[in-house]
Amino acid sequence: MTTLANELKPRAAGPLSGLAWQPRRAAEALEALALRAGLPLPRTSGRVVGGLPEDPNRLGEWLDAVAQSQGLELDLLYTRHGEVEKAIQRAAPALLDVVGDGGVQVVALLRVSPSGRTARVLAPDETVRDVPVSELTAAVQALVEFQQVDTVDRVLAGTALREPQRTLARRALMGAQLANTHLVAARTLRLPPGARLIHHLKALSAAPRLMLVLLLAVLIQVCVLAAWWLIGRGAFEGQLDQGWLWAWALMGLTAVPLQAALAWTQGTLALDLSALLRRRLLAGALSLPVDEARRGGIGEYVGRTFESAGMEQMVLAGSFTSMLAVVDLTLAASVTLSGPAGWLGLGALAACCAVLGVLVARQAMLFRGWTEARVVMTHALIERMLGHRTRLAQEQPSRWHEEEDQELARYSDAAERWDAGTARIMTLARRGILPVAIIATLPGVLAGSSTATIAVGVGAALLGARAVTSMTVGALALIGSRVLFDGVRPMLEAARLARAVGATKEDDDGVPQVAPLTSSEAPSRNQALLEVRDVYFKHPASPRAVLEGASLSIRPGERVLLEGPSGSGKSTLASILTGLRRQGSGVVLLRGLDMSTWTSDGWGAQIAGAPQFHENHVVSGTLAMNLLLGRAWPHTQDDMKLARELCEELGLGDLLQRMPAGILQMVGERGWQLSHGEQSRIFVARALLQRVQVVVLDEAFGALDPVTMRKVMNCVNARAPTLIVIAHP
Ligand SMILES: Nc1ncnc2c1ncn2[C@@H]1O[C@H](COP(=O)(O)OP(=O)(O)OP(=O)(O)O)[C@@H](O)[C@H]1O
Repeated sequence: MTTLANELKPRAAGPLSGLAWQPRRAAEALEALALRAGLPLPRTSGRVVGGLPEDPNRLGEWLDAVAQSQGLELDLLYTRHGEVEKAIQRAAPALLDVVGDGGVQVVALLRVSPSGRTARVLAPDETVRDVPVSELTAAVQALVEFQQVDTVDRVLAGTALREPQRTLARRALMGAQLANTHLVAARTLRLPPGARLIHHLKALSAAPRLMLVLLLAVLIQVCVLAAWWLIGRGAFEGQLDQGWLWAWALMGLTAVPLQAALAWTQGTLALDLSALLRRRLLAGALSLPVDEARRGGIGEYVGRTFESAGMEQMVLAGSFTSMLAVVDLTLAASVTLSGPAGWLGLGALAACCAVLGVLVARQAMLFRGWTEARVVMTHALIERMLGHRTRLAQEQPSRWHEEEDQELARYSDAAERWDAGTARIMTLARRGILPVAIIATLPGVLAGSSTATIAVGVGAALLGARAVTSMTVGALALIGSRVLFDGVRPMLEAARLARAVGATKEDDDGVPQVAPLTSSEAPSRNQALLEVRDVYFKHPASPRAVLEGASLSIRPGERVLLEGPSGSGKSTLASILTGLRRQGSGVVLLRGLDMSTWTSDGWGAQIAGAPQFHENHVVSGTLAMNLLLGRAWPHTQDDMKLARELCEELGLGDLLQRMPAGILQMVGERGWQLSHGEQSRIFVARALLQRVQVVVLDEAFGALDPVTMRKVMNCVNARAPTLIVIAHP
């Protein structure tokens, strides 16, 4: 992008003239866009620490920090050059980096028309204007087109093409040249997954949509009742002439579009709520405290993830079914009351509901047992798969399936009890309404009431039967989702806490008080870059403290060796410095700012570490992906070049030569097998490639021979601005 800054040719004033914001006003654009898009903003503004960075490379990073300080987030839409238009069509509300008449500028995109052709943007004078999406696309694509301008111009110069064919040919050539070039098409402005639920629900307009669902449900029931009243009255009184039949058919037909509207409103709302829940769960799973995730183990979390899908279905289906059942039940109660049985019928309906309520509550315990058996089984299965090779080598074959059989028997027993209980309840819900029907109609029959009155009694019983059945189905789903919720609660909680590294302070709106990334220049050599004061830490599962009163101060450029006997807490300190764990007490300051003051990405953008071998992993993917794991995706040419250079410097050049696909070779469990020493150098390269101020290497050289170790040390020394090396004495 530095090249971009130098080489970008501002576009002549075009349709975007006066519509794009200057970068120095980008924070203002973000705030104005959030307000117009109805996203909640904190009551106080102006919390932005640090001005716009001079380096255009850091504009996106700075905007991210500004969004975080407003309790929002910017989601980057990376796409290929040819797919920018499609990305813009689904990005709103978003900020777009474009090439305008003054160089790189920012467009605040409010929405795109349903046809996808016209975009509504918020201009710097805060007026709303329409602009063709094709113009926005061209202005965004221009960010990368400067690379190919000369080549394309040369090709076109050799042709005799005239306008408009020349422009079309230019566009086609540019598209072909940049087909595999990725760029940020837009930064979608949205609430972070961990934001308050009420804010998310407001942004989704959940309350009015829910009211609409209720209204439609009531209207449908009114149509059904009216149709039933018309046909019932006509049939019982022997006056079924054509007029009555037409009226009945009209009522039935009116219910059809209402039913379609109900299905649409309910379906789209369910989709939005389910997407919200999934985003929250994913964000939570990615920010679970490291010790908690480890205690649970992979198996348990995979199990919980499966359960979360079940919870999502149950909570949505259960809520909607119960809500509509309440509408049905209210109507059934009022019809019963106006029927021949009056209060007696209503009492019978209430008694039926109460009995079912008690049975459903008891069923919750069976559901819990069944769910736990399932989670335990998934957990055990995955742990066994992970330790499969060891089991094959060391466990007696006759015992291989003993535990699986026992777990399966426990699960089948729990499932049987749940199924039997559910079957009993559903039978009761469907048949138990019979006494209510008798009570509702019998007084009318005995008192010799009119056929119309008896018909009302029958109708009330039928309506009650349907309402009670759907109420039971809904209640069973809701108690199920309540049980499953306990399992995924840690993930939802982690999502809430992940809004900032510390998120210890929140303002009235629940927005974490964080400071956006400040300038990246290092403090002067005499000031501390990183300070640890009186830090105390105890692992949750351990009775004694690992760190007590730990203090150190590191200035920019220093090389620090941290030594100590095994178990003395070196790795624990490293995990606190790199932000993986939070200290129990004491302070850790980076550039004089406490951890909870930084944005969640800000800390990680300054300190990176290579954890010990057993804490680190080669993931299944290309070698490049493994090396550049800490960099933004997709990788730039510069990233790939630097990764190759580092491999050479770390003595991995031979390996690259041997791999058929070079740096794009698949590695990991099912790919090219890497030695212990090769893996540890990949971990070092991964930390260095994050281009951070402080690099922490935890026993990174243990698997290396002396010659390679020297090579690696030289590389690390040359590349890391400030270095902390943990090693045994
Ligand atoms: N997740 C954990 N839960 C409970 N206790 C832990 C956990 N991780 C480490 N410990 C304990 O904390 C102490 C310090 O561990 P740490 O890994 O920080 O030591 P270290 O100095 O890096 O050791 P080594 O040089 O052997 O790597 C040890 O006694 C260890 O058993």
